Amino acid sequence: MVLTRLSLSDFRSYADALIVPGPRFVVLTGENGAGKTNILEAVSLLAPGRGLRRAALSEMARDGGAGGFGVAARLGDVDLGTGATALAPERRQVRINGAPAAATALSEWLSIVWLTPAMDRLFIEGAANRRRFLDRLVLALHPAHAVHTARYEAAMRARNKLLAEEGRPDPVWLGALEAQMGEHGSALAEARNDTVTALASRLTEAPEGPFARAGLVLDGWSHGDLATELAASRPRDAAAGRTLVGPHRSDLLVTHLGKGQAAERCSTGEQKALLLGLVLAHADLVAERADRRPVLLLDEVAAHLDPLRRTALFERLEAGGGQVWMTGTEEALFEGVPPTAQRLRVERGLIGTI
Ligand SMILES: Nc1ncnc2c1ncn2[C@@H]1O[C@H](COP(=O)(O)OP(=O)(O)OP(=O)(O)O)[C@@H](O)[C@H]1O
Repeated sequence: MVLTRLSLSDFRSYADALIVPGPRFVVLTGENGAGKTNILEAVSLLAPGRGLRRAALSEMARDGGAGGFGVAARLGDVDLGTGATALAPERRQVRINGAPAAATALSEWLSIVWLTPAMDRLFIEGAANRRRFLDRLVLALHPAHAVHTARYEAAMRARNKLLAEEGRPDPVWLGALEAQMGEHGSALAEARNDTVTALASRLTEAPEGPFARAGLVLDGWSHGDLATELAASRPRDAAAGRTLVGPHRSDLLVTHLGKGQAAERCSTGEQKALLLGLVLAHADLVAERADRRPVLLLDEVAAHLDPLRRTALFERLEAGGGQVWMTGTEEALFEGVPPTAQRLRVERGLIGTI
């Protein structure tokens, strides 16, 4: 599962750009603001969801361009493409082998996991971002997770709207929406449980190494008859203006196993090491279970590691295999990356080889 071609048109700072990535390390260096993260963001749009910045599509269209943008990639003999047009700047279009497809279908072909500087606060902020992070890990093992999540959320939005309407909402319609939430909610909770259980046992059994080992617990609704619970919760939900029960409120609780301490109480460096350890263990788990490795996007990760951990990271990534995209401001940060790596220099919307 490696990208062999990536082309951008009118995407962020790029009018037109082409990268022919090698199968392993792709190292992007350049000054602040050069456009490195933009490239990772383009790759992240080849997975379901809003990409690594969670930006609006209209923000991604190049300033001064025609108003739309395109990202196209080749994965083996499959062509993946996504973008938006000037006429519908907020509607994400996806094509797989030239045919229109739903964004959720992308997870059948490719899984992508990223770490960005913004995720430094993952353990401190609210549960929503942790859930999103977890769901990305889940997708790699359960590609249908994207469809279950989308259908669950669509049914929940419709139910919330119905409950907010004046008068007594149609109980048959409500019941149908709750049945849908029950079906898709159970499937998504099951996929999360499976992923967390497998990852947690892997991390617990792993030897102590340079990257902190995370203890993982999935907190919140996990199984049972959700449709019945939702029916009972109608008055409370109507009063609250939202749905109070269900897997959309789950949280991933993380502890630093070595220290026996909650992740949010660990130092910034320790939290980074926890995240990195998690992502590396996940990549190994996916390779073992699904026989494919997620494409890893590591934005400015090398710069924040001490030299020992940096070397350990490169060694671990090298041993694991798979395609890894990394960014940094200086080439010196990547001295420990194998010479076979593809090194690209990014400068104001242009990409050159080193
Ligand atoms: N829609 C857009 N059209 C044109 N340029 C854009 C658009 N969105 C962002 N940019 C430009 O892209 C640049 C940011 O690129 P990016 O975040 O990829 O930089 P970077 O190389 O990762 O920098 P850093 O090292 O600081 O993280 C900024 O100069 C910004 O003005």
